[in-house]
Amino acid sequence: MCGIVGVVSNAPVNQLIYDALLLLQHRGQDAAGIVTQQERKFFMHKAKGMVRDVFRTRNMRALPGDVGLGQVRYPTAGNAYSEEEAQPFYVNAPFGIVLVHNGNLTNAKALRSELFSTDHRHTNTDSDSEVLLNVFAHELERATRGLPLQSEEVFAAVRAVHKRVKGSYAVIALIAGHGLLAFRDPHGIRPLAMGRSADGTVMVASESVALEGTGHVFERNINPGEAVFIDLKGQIHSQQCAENPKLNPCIFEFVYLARPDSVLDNISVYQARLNLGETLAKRVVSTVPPNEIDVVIPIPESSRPSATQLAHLLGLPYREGFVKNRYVGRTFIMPGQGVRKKSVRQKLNVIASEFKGRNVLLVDDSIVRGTTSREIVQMARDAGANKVYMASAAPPVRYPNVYGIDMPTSTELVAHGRTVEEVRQIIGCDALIYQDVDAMKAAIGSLNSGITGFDASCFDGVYVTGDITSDDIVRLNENRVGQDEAGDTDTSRLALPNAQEA
Ligand SMILES: O=P(O)(O)OC[C@H]1O[C@H](OP(=O)(O)OP(=O)(O)O)[C@H](O)[C@@H]1O
Ligand SMILES: NC(=O)CC[C@H](N)C(=O)O
Ligand SMILES: [Mg+2]
Repeated sequence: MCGIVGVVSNAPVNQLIYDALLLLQHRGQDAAGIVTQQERKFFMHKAKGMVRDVFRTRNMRALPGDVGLGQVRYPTAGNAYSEEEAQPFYVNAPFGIVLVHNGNLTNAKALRSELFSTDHRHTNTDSDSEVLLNVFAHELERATRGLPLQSEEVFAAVRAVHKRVKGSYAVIALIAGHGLLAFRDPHGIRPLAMGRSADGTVMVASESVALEGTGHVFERNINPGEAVFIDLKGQIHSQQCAENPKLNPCIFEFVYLARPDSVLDNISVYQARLNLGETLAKRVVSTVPPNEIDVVIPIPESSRPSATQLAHLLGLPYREGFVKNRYVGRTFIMPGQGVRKKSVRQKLNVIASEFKGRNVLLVDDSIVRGTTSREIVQMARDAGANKVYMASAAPPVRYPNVYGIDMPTSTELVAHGRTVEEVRQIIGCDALIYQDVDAMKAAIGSLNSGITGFDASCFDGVYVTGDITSDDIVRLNENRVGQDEAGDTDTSRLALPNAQEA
């Protein structure tokens, strides 16, 4: 996942986009970029790093104009180390377009060769987002055929994009001299919302927190498959551009990715995490009698709402046993297993008195590679804990994700092909309690009856786009640079229950 934002205003937008990106920083720590437009000219600055490091005062001054967009990147395709793959991406024809993308295309390789051989367009990086921009640009050219651009032609281009592009994509694009376009894939896998401020500024962003934190009132979500075009006067045009749209948002957004103060697709992320804590409490009771637990301790940061609710329901004390160094970023979205492992110790330190001689129940939102839990369990033991139980508010992560979360192979997932008991032994805890898949879906799904189903592929192996083969997963991982140093290329243990054998 990445964080994206776009703004149409009557006043300079550089600071506004910067502020919104800071509020979306948790979605991508690897690179950041902003484009603004003044009199049909684009001004861009992008680089690797966190928002506060990428933009110096001189860069901000060089971003004039009342319309623009920005992105924080967490790479899921191409090269994690490449400066060129930082977003936004730009093409000069037709009109001049810049684009930011959150998600992951599953047919980027085929599209890249199609773009070259049939559409005669050149892409210069391994980024799937550059492919997406070129497909859109080609289709916009086709729809306008040299005529002036109206919203109808923009929608025709998005309709064509939906037919050619597979995977997940929440997109914001700026068409020079015309306006800002936002659209979402036909399954609405990645979130996208729109809001407005008192002075008429319109903002589109990945999460509602970016709207609220910059003085905008949430108006609505962009629907799956829908395109919204905001012209330079702030007039909003919208159209459903997919043939069979369905709302299947990524459930991992609610488990871990999004900020708890965001509301995605009308579901409060905080409430979703409270509900997960509630259902997890029921699972804990059936494995470890509550009178054998002295204290519930969350693993900061994302597990806190679930852990508080769990402790409350079990009538157990909730204590902070780990203190987070706020200057270390999120470890899960860092590229490379070595750096992730080191970061857990740098990031979390124990308050030894909370552990000494006690039976502790540690609660995390999810166990993915097991990096965090292994370290944490050992730290709890070193601090003198008697028994160390571990509970995960999400079910075992067993399958690769192809829709924009960086878990591209099953071999790196600690629960892949292993029983809960085997995972418990690897993590080294005295009992391991996982959430149940159906209970997780019910706990979150009960908060919005309009959701027909979630993308929960990393938990259940069901890929909502219905077109993912085992070969696709191997291929998607082939060109990745800058991820885990070991293990990632071994795809021999791939097992996808609903993947078609290619
Ligand atoms: O099993 P693993 O591969 O270690 O991944 C799971 C851990 O990673 C995430 O924490 P992270 O530090 O990224 O962010 P947070 O501070 O929001 O919890 C998540 O909350 C788990 O703690
Ligand atoms: N996490 C994302 O949304 C990543 C977007 C895009 N696939 C990239 O790697 O840049
Ligand atoms: Mg965590």
